[in-house]
Amino acid sequence: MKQTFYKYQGTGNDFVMIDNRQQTFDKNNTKHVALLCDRRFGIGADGLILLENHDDVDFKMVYYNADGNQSSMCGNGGRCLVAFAKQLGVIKDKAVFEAIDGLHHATIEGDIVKLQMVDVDTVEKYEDHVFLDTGSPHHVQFENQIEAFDIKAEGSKIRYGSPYNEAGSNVNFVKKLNDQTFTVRTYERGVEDETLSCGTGATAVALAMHAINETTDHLITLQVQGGELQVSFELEDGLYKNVWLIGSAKLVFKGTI
Ligand SMILES: N[C@H](CCC[C@H](N)C(=O)O)C(=O)O
Repeated sequence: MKQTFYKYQGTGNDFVMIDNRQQTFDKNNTKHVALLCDRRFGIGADGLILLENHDDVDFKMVYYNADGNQSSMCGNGGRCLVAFAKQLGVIKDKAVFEAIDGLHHATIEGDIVKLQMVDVDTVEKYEDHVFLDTGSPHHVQFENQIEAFDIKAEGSKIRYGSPYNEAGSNVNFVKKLNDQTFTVRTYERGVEDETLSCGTGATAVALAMHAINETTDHLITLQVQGGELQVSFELEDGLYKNVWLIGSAKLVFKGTI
């Protein structure tokens, strides 16, 4: 049976998007999802996202990494899904949807999507890195030679090494440009390579920089390989709340196979 596929990208993090409100997609076929994400034998993407109906809110998000497995929250994917929902006429300029980490509020104006992320009450600070979960697990460490750094080789060592092991973590390398701006390059679990942007990663870096006093600002700009993201947040009694991931999300392609 023919299926219509869309591709969206959010600051270079790209996704195959499917309108699955009729529940026609085989959600348990890992090999098929991985093939659709394959950049040679398939459409090619960092992940695949289903838009599904929900009884109480605008829609439901189901996220798969490029390896074909369902995974934790995808911030850029959530932003792209809001743009996709608007294009389908499911929403106008704001949305509430359910994802694996709970309900998310979002607004869209032109190409810019603002996505509320989960609250974060725990930031683990270590000698050479920070670890926190912004809907997905993130290891954050400084790397001043970030431009020449071998993200895939060094990122995979950390992702598969102790304490993350097989379950793994995403790995973010950071360089401070000024008190409001940081460069980030991310090795993504489940893609098992560097992606041009990682939304939950950018969010993790912004909160981590504040938590270790590298910034006192509450609106941080993250320069990523695929563009620029902003993260805004409040801190109250040790809880990072009202966390918003802001950036562009664009339609790349619509096709049927
Ligand atoms: N690869 C991540 C999920 C996608 C995160 C990323 N694409 C984002 O924008 O947050 C993981 O398995 O934890």
